[in-house]
Amino acid sequence: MTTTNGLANLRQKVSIRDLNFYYGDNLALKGVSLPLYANRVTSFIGPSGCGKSTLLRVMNRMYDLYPKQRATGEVILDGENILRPGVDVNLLRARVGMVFQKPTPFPMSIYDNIAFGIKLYKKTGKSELDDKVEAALTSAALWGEVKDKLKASGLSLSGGQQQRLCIARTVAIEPEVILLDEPCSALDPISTAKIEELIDELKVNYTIVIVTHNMQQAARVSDHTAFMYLGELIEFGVTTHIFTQPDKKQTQNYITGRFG
Ligand SMILES: Nc1ncnc2c1ncn2[C@@H]1O[C@H](COP(=O)(O)OP(=O)(O)OP(=O)(O)O)[C@@H](O)[C@H]1O
Repeated sequence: MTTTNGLANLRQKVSIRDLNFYYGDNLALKGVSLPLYANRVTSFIGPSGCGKSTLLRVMNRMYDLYPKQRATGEVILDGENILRPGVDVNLLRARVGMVFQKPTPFPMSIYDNIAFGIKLYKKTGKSELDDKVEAALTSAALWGEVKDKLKASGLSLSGGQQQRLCIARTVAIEPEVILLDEPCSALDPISTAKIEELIDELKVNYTIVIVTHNMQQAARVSDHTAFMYLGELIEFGVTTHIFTQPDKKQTQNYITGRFG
């Protein structure tokens, strides 16, 4: 793996070290090491099946739900290895929030979609809850569109609005890291543009990781890019560098559409 310069002064929020991941006997991540920098957006790119989603899911221990899946190596979040036994995974998932490819609002009101998670983690009075719901919807650029129909079902919103609702739900819990797994793949170009703008605003407060198949999107929204191939991290660096003068031939081939 090669790393480009220009990264020396940034703070590492997460440090992934020599990570291997197994689905049963199938080794899906092979000795992956990379940093995720605080208040920056990092994109994971690479052909289908290269391990992007797997890497994302390791960071909030989603795989814990499946007995045959396991990880070795270290994922250090602010100095603590979150892979070690004994880590409180509920607390971890509050610190490392995730938004999925398909919008997944809960079958409840717009208000409750946001309030649900807040109440789960903290006893909150009604007016404080109202404020937090408004703040989360505002930061997901959705407040203006839903403020007069907070009691309507989250499922009554358009796909793009539903995805922003899911982002608001994640933000409401005040995580430190936000993982976005192809968040725009089900959205039209206007909704996609809104989500991309949102990502840019959110990075002021959060460390963000996005998995995307869309090269233009990776180039537009991310500060750093990790290119993966067959479970290995081939190259990591500043996005402009990766997209204009990558060090590895495989990266070059992928970003120019020669394979994948
Ligand atoms: N539940 C599973 N059980 C067994 N193998 C799996 C499972 N999920 C993923 N894999 C395998 O792990 C490897 C990495 O898959 P992963 O979904 O992380 O790739 P990806 O880069 O996110 O792909 P895509 O872009 O298609 O979403 C693939 O070889 C895949 O077949």
